[in-house]
Amino acid sequence: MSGPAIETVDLTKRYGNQVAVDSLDLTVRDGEIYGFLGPNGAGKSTTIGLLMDYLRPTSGSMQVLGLDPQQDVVDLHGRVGVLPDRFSLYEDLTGRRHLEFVIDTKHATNDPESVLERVGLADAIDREAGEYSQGMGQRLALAMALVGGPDLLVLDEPFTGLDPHGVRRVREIVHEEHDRGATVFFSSHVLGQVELVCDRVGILHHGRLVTEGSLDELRSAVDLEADASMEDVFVAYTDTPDVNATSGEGGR
Ligand SMILES: Nc1ncnc2c1ncn2[C@@H]1O[C@H](COP(=O)(O)OP(=O)(O)OP(=O)(O)O)[C@@H](O)[C@H]1O
Repeated sequence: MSGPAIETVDLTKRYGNQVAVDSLDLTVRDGEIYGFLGPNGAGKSTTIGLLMDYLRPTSGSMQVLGLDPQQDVVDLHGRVGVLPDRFSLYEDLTGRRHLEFVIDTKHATNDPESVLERVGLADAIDREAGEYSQGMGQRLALAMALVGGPDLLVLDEPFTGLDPHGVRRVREIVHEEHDRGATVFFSSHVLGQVELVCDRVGILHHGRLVTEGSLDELRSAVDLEADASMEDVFVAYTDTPDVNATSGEGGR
């Protein structure tokens, strides 16, 4: 693919007076690992919902893998692996059945056991998802996103609920997928991990992209020391918390 993996132009989503995503111009290059950061309520999950056509924008436009999510949603979902922020599993179905379902839907040829092996869940393949712990559920949802070797992985908070082994595994998977040629776009509050895996990050604040670039570029733009952490950078760009912010018109 020659164009960007994700491109939004003036993308806006309002809920009544609340502006969740505000005139967002975002470009994620083909083949990069992009960390999408921002305080609670900044608009990250809403943006992902728009990109995947789970939500419709108030205004603006976007392309994902060169497709218009509103026109080409079936094609798009065939080429993207998504780990949504709030996923639900079928309590009565085993991990294997969950994988088989996605494999069938995507007309993929994966072996369920080897996909679950990748996320460290092969031992639980024939247990019902209702018996899984939170971290096991997260691993299953990630495995479902990996089915079919997607061109783009969209991961909303992939580290949630994972033990240190799981966190490391996610990082390794992100690198493996990147090496395979996939673009990886993920949101996270686990900034130490973001620092370890991302080529570039964008920081969203009150629905607006306040900065974007490599960690080095972001550090130098706010005159931070060369050894400043991702957390230092994040705090410098988002000095006021988003929670309970009134970001409607005239609210900032
Ligand atoms: N269905 C909804 N109705 C009304 N407001 C909503 C709805 N969903 C999200 N919002 C608001 O949109 C804003 C952005 O929320 P969003 O979930 O996208 O943030 P986020 O950056 O993903 O936050 P977090 O880091 O806490 O997951 C918040 O102010 C939130 O209250």
